[in-house]
Amino acid sequence: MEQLTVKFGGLTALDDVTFDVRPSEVVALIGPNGAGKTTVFNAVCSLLRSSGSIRIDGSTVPRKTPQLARLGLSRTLQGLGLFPTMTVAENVRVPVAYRRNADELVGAQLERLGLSSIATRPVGELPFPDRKRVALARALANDPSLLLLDEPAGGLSVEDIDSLSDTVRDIASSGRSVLLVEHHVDFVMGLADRIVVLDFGRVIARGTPDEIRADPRVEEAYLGVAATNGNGSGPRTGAHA
Ligand SMILES: Nc1ncnc2c1ncn2[C@@H]1O[C@H](COP(=O)(O)OP(=O)(O)OP(=O)(O)O)[C@@H](O)[C@H]1O
Repeated sequence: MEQLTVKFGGLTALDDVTFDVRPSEVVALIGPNGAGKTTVFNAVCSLLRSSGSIRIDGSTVPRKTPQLARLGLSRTLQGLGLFPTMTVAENVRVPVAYRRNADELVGAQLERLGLSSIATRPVGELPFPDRKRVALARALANDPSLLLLDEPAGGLSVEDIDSLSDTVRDIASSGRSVLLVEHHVDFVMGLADRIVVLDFGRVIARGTPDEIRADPRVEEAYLGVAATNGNGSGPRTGAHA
């Protein structure tokens, strides 16, 4: 994306944000609460009016959300957004239900995420880590070239996070681009190829995990939280309010 700017009335939530995510790459977007991470996702998905340009595989993202899937964009939501009374397989099927090979596409993702044995269980009965895997399988069903993951590690145990890291790495290694928003700094540092740090709607740092770890601007933005804790959830809730 280039020079992405989003304004909410008098508030500039994103100010000239430019970065890219290449094929087979995992890029993490981090920053304190209110930095603009979710706004990037919403702008990429054309849920918000923005200026600047967003391209996927060289094609400019249109301002109509239904076209995004055709362009190869898929996303998970912080709140998962699953249908609790529908089964695992039915949820994963939603984005590809119109496809002739829907069964095959669903089966492949159930297998990839280790969900085949619970395919017929209603999602509402499942523990949270399983539901998160269902949400990821659903996002993968239409074979996106760009996958946006909104706090994928949130609420997971250390073991689940390790397994998630392997899964995301595997997803990227098949040529997809992965952009994730995440507060769990250890997860990000262990997984991302590159990190983009936002603060007050601007990119304040970008680089490899080692470069970001050593960057004093990042530590300052997090007021030391990111540098010392596994969970770098920023302290600036409501900073822009
Ligand atoms: N719909 C909206 N209307 C007005 N202001 C908004 C809206 N959505 C977000 N904002 C403001 O834009 C700024 C960026 O918010 P955003 O949710 O993108 O931050 P974030 O980095 O995702 O934060 P968090 O880590 O808490 O999820 C904040 O100041 C927020 O209050």
